[in-house]
Amino acid sequence: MSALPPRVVPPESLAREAAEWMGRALQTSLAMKRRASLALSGGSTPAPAYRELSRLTLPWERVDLYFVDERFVPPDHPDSNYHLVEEALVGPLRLSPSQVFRMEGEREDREAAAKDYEARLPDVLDVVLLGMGEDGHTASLFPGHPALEEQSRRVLSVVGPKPPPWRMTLTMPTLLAANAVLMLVAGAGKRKTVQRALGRDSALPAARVTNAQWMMDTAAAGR
Ligand SMILES: O=C(O)[C@H](O)[C@@H](O)[C@H](O)[C@H](O)COP(=O)(O)O
Repeated sequence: MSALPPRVVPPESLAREAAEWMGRALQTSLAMKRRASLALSGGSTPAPAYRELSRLTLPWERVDLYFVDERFVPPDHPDSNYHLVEEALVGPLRLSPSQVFRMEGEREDREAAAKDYEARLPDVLDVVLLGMGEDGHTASLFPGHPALEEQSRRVLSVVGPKPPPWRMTLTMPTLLAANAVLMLVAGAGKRKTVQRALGRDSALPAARVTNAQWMMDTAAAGR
């Protein structure tokens, strides 16, 4: 767990609070350099936060979007994380394609696709948005999977238990090197896993992201 105390907010405020957190973190980076990088996750929790983010006034032309993970499906597929981010953020903000570095889930050679993405990633990501599954996975790093122990590669192609199984993911060293990481969790179904993660159960991939600020709704916090 992060040294920072978890933030617990009412369910109706979670998306806005998360967006504002990301907005502040981007502004902090942009105060020090010309461009900032923001890496985004998929799943059901982030979409409302991305919509809120798209309403924030920021120098968006100086922000580059990256991905935390992607499913090996075409970019217009409903399971594509790019598709989610396109609809909720890229489209509404009319970001230029030159600012959006998507993981190429349509590639047949998954290993080559992961290596190519690794080459495009900045040395250090400025802002990273993560989610946690009920099994404690984060990004596409699943409990007990060898990819979780990866120390040298920054991006891997993996086969996970969550459908669709073929995925590309940032690895733990990449997440741990990032400047600002938000772990966003919602819903009573995550309550038990949240408790284990707060207890630093290192079997849970999400608990290993020790640089993350946790933000959850009252249901996930069991309040
Ligand atoms: O593409 C993905 O599957 C994600 O990046 C994944 O790591 C997600 O963040 C968690 O599974 C939580 O997802 P939910 O918000 O849907 O519970």
